[in-house]
Amino acid sequence: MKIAFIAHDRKKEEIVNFVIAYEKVFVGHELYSTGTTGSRIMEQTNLSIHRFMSGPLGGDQQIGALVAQNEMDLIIFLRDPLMAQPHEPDIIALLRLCDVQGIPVATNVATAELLVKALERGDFAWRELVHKYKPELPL
Ligand SMILES: O=C(CO)COP(=O)(O)O
Repeated sequence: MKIAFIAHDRKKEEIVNFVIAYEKVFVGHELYSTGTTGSRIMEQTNLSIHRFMSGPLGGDQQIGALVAQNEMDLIIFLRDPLMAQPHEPDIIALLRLCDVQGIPVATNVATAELLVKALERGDFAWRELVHKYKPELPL
């Protein structure tokens, strides 16, 4: 599965600890992240992650482009609900596209944990069907 990790600055420690806790689950998947989040996770785990640009410089939009094509299977995006972000429109756009495509997205660690347990159990198998039957140019 293609999984993306994104976290705002005051949530970086939380996402790093979360990924460390579930490293064994994530190791078999294709991992993506925004720039700084990915650096922080790779510093503290043995995971290999494809890093896009930093969020404020367009990283959310780069991940959004894959979401728009229904390529991403799971997004873990620990947002900071108590601090305004300069790139708020990009954040809203990414979450909107997740809803357009029906892609599982966790915006807090409690939901992230439930989704990772589902991933571990094989509950994401339906995503393979999505990829198999995805039209070339969806309307
Ligand atoms: O700003 C972000 C998401 O909106 C995260 O970006 P970084 O991972 O580069 O800090």
